[in-house]
Order: sequence, then C-alpha cells, then structure tokens
Amino acid sequence: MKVALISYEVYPFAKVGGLADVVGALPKYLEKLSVEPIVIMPKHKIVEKNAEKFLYTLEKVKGDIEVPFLKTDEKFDIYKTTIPRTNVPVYFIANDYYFSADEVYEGPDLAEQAIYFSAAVLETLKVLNLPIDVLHVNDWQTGLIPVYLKSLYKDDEFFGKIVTLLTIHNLGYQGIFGSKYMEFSGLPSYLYNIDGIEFYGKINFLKGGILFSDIINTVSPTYAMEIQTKEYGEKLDGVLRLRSSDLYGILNGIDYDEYNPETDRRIYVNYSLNDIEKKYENKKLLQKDLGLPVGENIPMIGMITRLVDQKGLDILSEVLRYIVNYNVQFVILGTGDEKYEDMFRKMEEEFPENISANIKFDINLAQKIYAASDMFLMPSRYEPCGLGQMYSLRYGTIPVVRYTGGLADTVLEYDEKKMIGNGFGFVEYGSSQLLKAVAKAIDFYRNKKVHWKKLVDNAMKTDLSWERSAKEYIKLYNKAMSKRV
Ligand SMILES: Nc1ncnc2c1ncn2[C@@H]1O[C@H](COP(=O)(O)OP(=O)(O)O[C@H]2O[C@H](CO)[C@@H](O)[C@H](O)[C@H]2O)[C@@H](O)[C@H]1O
Repeated sequence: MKVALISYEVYPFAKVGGLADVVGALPKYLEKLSVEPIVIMPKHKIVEKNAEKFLYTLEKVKGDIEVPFLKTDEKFDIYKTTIPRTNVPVYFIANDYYFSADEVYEGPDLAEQAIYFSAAVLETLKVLNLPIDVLHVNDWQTGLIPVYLKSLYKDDEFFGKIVTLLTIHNLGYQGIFGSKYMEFSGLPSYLYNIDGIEFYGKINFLKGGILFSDIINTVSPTYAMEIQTKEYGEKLDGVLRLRSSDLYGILNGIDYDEYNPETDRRIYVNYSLNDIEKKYENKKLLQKDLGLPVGENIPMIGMITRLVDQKGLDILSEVLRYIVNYNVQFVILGTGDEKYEDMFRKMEEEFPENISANIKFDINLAQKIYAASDMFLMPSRYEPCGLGQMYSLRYGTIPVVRYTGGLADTVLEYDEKKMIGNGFGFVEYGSSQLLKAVAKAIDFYRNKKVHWKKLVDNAMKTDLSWERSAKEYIKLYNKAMSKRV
C-alpha cells in the first residue's frame, strides 16, 4: 500500500506544534508495518536552516513546474530527502514567493500559499509519476486537496483510483478566507455554496476537506465525539455529523526513539524507572540554569505550549499566584498571544523564586523541562489529542490536566486504593477546579511518597507507542480503499 502524507509541518524539517511531530513520526512506523509512505511538504525557509542541525541534505529533483488551473504564473521546484534514520522519501515544494518567510505561518498570503501548495502536491505526484493509493492530508492547509481531486481532477486517469483520508489535528483552525480566493483557486463556482466550501460568505478550507475526503479522523476518540456537538464543533458540528459514519478517532502515539529518557541527549542526565533518582539530578541542574532556588524537594510544575486561548491560560492566570503560594516552582516555555506572553513575564518579575517564564521556542529546553519537572500542566479548554501529557508520562512527570479530548483518553485519575492511574485532573472548565487538581497533586508529591512512586511507575509504563496508532491508521487506509469505485 502506497500512502502520501501531506502536511505543512513535519518534524524535523519544520515544526510549529504537534502536527509536525505526528507527521514526522507516523510514516516511520507505517514503514515498519510494510506500508510504503512518502511525505510532501512546502520547502519553508526553516527547512534549509534545519538541514545542518538535523543532518539531512536536500537534492533538487525537478524544476520549473507549472500549476494548472491556478491564476498565477509562479512555478515550483521539487526537492527531496528522507526522514532521518528511515527510508521514507520526503518531497518539498519550493517556491520563493510563497515559502520564503522566516516563520511557517508568515508570508504574503496564507490562503494563496495553501491553495498553491495543495494544487502543487497533485502536480508533484503526476510529474514524478508517483503511484499512490491513499492521499493522507492533514489540517486546513491541505483541506482543498480532496476538493481538487473530486472536481478538477476527477476525470484525470492518473488520479483515478486515489482515495483520501483527512486528519483533523485541531478544529480550531479551519482556514477561513474571503470568497475572492475562489477565482485564484480555479475551482468551479458551483462549489461555492452551503453544500460545498462556502461558509458564512467566505471559503472554509477544512470544510472542503471534511466534505470531500473519503474518510476523516481526528486525533483521539473523545475529540471525535466532542466535535460533533455544538460546544466543541466550532460551527462545523453539523457538517461533521453529516459525515459521522466516516469519522473516526485515533489517538496519536509518541516517537519512542526521539522521546526516551534513557537515551535523550538533550536532557542533563539520562534515567529510567530503575534509576529514577537521576531524574531529580535533571531538576537541580535545570533550577540552576534557570536561576531558580536549587532543591530536590521543591515541587516543579512544567508547562510547554503555544500560548493561545485553547490551552486554558485564562483560568490558569486567575490562580497562578495561589499555585506558587504552595511553595512550588512553575516553569513555562511557550510563545504565542502577546497578552499571555506579557502575563507570564510579569508573574516572573513578581515571583522570581517561583516562576521561570521562557518566552521562546526551544526544543532542547523543552526536553529538559519534560525530564526535570515533577508535574506537567495542561488545563486545556479543548485538546484534540495533546502530546505534552504523553511526553511527560514517558519522562515520569505526572500530568495534571483538564479531562477533555485526548487528555481524557490518556490520563487516568490516580486511585489511591487500587493504586492505578497516572495523573490528576478536573472535568468542568474553571479556575477553582484547576487549583484543586494542582493542590491534590502537590499533596501527593509532598505527603504520600509511596503513592507518588507508584504514580511515576504507572506513568512511565503507559503504552503510548506509535505501533498501536499506526495499525489503526492502516485500518482506515483500507476502509478508504474499499470505497474505490
Ligand atoms: N515554545 C516551545 N518550544 C519548544 N517546543 C514547544 C513549544 N511550544 C510547544 N512545543 C511543543 O509542541 C508540541 C505541542 O503539541 P500539542 O499536541 O501539545 O499541541 P498543539 O496544539 O500544537 O497540537 C495540535 O495537534 C496535535 C497533533 O495531532 C494534537 O495533539 C493537539 O491536541 C492539537 O492541538 C509539543 O511537542 C511541545 O513540546
């Protein structure tokens, strides 16, 4: 089975959030299960910069390719490499006008960029003559690909048998742009209506993907249910209910090679369950590096996230000062909305001994925080899957979460009597509920050492491997292929 995974972000070439991790890891595990995956992504500026750091080389395989249908003369080149330590080919769509901004989601026009990329992906398959069974597209940036396939390309023999799977990593980002882009896209005007890609007088790229893909999935079973409700549906719940018989939830895995406390070179001291005391060496070294008071027994709460409303930062801001009153250290790493960046900077000024605000994107520091912290906070308003809680479990760091989406599917409230469970959490979204859950975790850490040890043990033994998820994806690919006419 030949599968092309299409994404705007793929680790290690370009990463903004969890999407990159997923599309970087899944093909590796598909390959082990005898699927033949390829990956296609834009050649963002950062892709060249990362080549040295992650030791890959980019080879130009074809140049000056035109994109039919689109209202543009911009041509693109194709570059190629492989995902490090695999044989998975990665093709890059290169165009200086569209993909030369410093950041992935910057540039002259995000809508045009995504349309251009989508159409260029189909041309790439064709000009390189890559026979594909399944096109696995991800998030809004690629949502128009199934629309192109089922409209402009529907009589093209090359694409005759290709089926599509859309993975929704985050329904909060849909790619909604003005109707003027209909013209640029070259898509037939009959698609601009309520049963097509029109959405309240605009175009919605993700809606296109939802309606035109053969199968759809989101990144956890709970989120797959939630998004069909008004509360979580972001105005697409109706469309999702329409497709509910083709809508699945598959929990992401994590890359056990990249995220392994026994071998991770980005952390200070490697450790495993058998020498867990070395984990606390990581804490002391991080405290020193961040200029916090050094002490093995000071509870450290970590948080690594994009600083956006989704992540529960409004309720956290209401209670952060009460949390630090418990004499804990709170270490945040993140970038995003200015109001949250400022809020954390100010809190750090006010509580320099308790709060370390690291407002930047830093993959190495992220690993150090996963390894050093005792607890990891994710009070998300909604969370399609969430990777942070999974990485922290793997590093023996106890997640404190709001039970929603994938957080509800991966974190189980610790049960003192049965000694099962791997974390703590709360259900109703609110600051007092959050504070209560954090206080409970701190109490266990300080006063119930035997249970804490068991928690760490349970956390590190939680099965979060990609093998399980990759097998589920293969089932979906087969389901999609059974829909071939
Ligand atoms: N400043 C920073 N420096 C270094 N690393 C940083 C960082 N900020 C974030 N990260 C890293 O980015 C990743 C974030 O992944 P998440 O899954 O937690 O959230 P995200 O909302 O981006 O992903 C979306 O897609 C994923 C993938 O499907 C879903 O799990 C999730 O629920 C959905 O919202 C983690 O690897 C984290 O360590």
